Amino acid sequence: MTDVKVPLDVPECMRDQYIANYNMITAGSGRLMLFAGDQKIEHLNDDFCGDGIPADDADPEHLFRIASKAKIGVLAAQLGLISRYAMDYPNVPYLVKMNSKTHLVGVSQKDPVSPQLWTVDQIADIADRGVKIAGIGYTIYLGSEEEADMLAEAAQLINAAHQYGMVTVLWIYPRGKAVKDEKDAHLIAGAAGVAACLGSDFVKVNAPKKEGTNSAELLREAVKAAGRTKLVCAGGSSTSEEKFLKELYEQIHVGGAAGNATGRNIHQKTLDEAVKFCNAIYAITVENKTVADAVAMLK
Ligand SMILES: O=P(O)(O)OC[C@H]1O[C@](O)(COP(=O)(O)O)[C@@H](O)[C@@H]1O
Repeated sequence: MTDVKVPLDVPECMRDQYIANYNMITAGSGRLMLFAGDQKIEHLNDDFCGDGIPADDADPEHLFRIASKAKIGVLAAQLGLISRYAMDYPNVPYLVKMNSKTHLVGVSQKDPVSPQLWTVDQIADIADRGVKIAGIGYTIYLGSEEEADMLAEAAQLINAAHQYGMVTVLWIYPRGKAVKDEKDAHLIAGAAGVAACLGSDFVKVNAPKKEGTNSAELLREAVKAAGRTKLVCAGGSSTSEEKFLKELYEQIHVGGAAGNATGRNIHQKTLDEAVKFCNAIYAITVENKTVADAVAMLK
């Protein structure tokens, strides 16, 4: 068990709850394997139905079936979806995605903004009905003209979630007309520092990229900038399983990341394959296994 450093905005009476939630989603390892199930809004149906995507993925219940059968840290989804399915999947740990937007309005048309959809009190009401809600998540588009509103909402939501002993994850993407290169390592490190200042427990960023440079090494600046906020990387579009697992291993062991937040590489598979792949991701992230161990699990 790693020691959980409880932030001071968690009230004394909620410290145990916070530690229990933190340990539930990291299995005491301090590392997070987050299954991103928020894309029914973020990507509409484009990533759930089409060429190369198995029929299983067309039904939102696919996300819950995977999460209940596989080893995961937490399933992130919007409250409406969780309210519709969690009664049948009570053992899954959930993280409520508090804002979401579709991709219909492109960055060239308008800078992105994604306002809060629910309050933390509403999340706590559902948690009171026995749903294992361990935390909340929120996306900030850093550099957007609407950045100020998203920073303010995120700050208040983190504070409110900590009042209930819930854990927080900020998705931070530099995006908008002012942003020249979303994957710039220095900018992503800046985003990680913003998450630290807002007091989030975890920050999820896109892995930095630069032609001819090792992406995992580029990540180190961001991990440093995040300080006590743990950094996890997004999965990206579907790719070969071995390549994905190798990159994940390097993000953790070279870059210093504390896990991953993966969507398409998991749900764009049949149920059986998705479960096996989740278990392989979990093995590297939480169980300290090698790439070879994880690949062997896919057989
Ligand atoms: O592993 P994936 O499929 O990249 O998903 C990770 C996350 O990225 C998102 O797809 C958003 O990223 P984009 O805005 O770059 O599409 C989220 O919806 C999701 O939580």
